[in-house]
Amino acid sequence: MNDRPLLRIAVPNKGSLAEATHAMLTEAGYKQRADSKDLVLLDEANGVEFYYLRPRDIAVYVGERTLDLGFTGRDMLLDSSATANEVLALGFGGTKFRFAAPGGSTWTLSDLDGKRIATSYPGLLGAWLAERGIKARLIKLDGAVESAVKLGVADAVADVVETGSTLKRAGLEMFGEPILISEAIVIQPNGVERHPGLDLLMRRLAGVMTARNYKMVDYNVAAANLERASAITPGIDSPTVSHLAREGWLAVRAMIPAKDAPMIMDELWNVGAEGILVTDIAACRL
Ligand SMILES: Nc1ncnc2c1ncn2[C@@H]1O[C@H](COP(=O)(O)OP(=O)(O)OP(=O)(O)O)[C@@H](O)[C@H]1O
Ligand SMILES: O=P(O)(O)OC[C@H]1O[C@H](OP(=O)(O)OP(=O)(O)O)[C@H](O)[C@@H]1O
Ligand SMILES: [Mg+2]
Repeated sequence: MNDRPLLRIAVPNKGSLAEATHAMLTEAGYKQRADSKDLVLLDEANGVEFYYLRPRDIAVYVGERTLDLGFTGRDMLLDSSATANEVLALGFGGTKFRFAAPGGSTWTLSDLDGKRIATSYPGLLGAWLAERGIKARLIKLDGAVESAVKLGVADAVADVVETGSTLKRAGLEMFGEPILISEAIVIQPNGVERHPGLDLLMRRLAGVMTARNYKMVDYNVAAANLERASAITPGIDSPTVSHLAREGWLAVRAMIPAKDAPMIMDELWNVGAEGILVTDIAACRL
């Protein structure tokens, strides 16, 4: 423990972001609650206090400066009128906020004028429509917005879409460009001095994201083929190259994007690399 003031962080207590936020903070070395009924958890070693709150309320607490930071969705921040801003995108909880209308109705955005649109995000949707001069009546619902058309309270919906299966099941079809592309983010209040604990948290979270998105590749290659092989695995700065006992051969190590690993292994093989090993990165700080 150090003598910095406690960093007070809001995290989702339930919903789509709760589990992934818990996992990310645990990977970053923070203590997390063991009982899903706990409302507050003190991580004394790291000088952090976590408050478990509804994801929709998190921007409000942070905007009011009651808490220093919050984990929430970009869509939820923009829907609130909170005076808070995004400081880091977290790479999970990815969704699109989209319009949908009954299947086969071939709506375009210009059809929205004068219609009833059901949504749980009236702040976000209202601002988007106002910017475009579209006048529609917003029907505010708490959830299960997809049923609103069938039940006759709205002509179209604007809702969170992940796989699209909920819309499809309700007989709705998306139309128009996405209103917003959202993901989980970290927010802080507008116009405050940076909390001294923020940089460490940011570094740790960035480390978790890098460890998740990259793998380590090791291989052996003849010195004559090094240039071609290292062009395939340039690493973050440059690959580490060391000498093997075997005359004229080198060992190479580099970080590679996890999603490209199979393709990179094929390409290395094609330029004569041998003993190609790909391993997970447990933790990292760049
Ligand atoms: N499959 C998903 N469905 C809904 N939201 C998702 C999904 N995946 C990620 N999210 C994101 O999670 C955040 C919180 O949404 P969530 O549905 O958990 O809150 P909520 O609707 O207020 O809570 P609940 O659904 O528990 O009533 C939003 O930013 C949303 O974009
Ligand atoms: O595109 P999909 O993969 O089908 O996911 C999107 C659905 O998930 C969310 O609902 P949630 O379970 O949070 O219920 P809610 O509508 O009551 O918030 C969201 O509001 C959509 O209904
Ligand atoms: Mg929901």
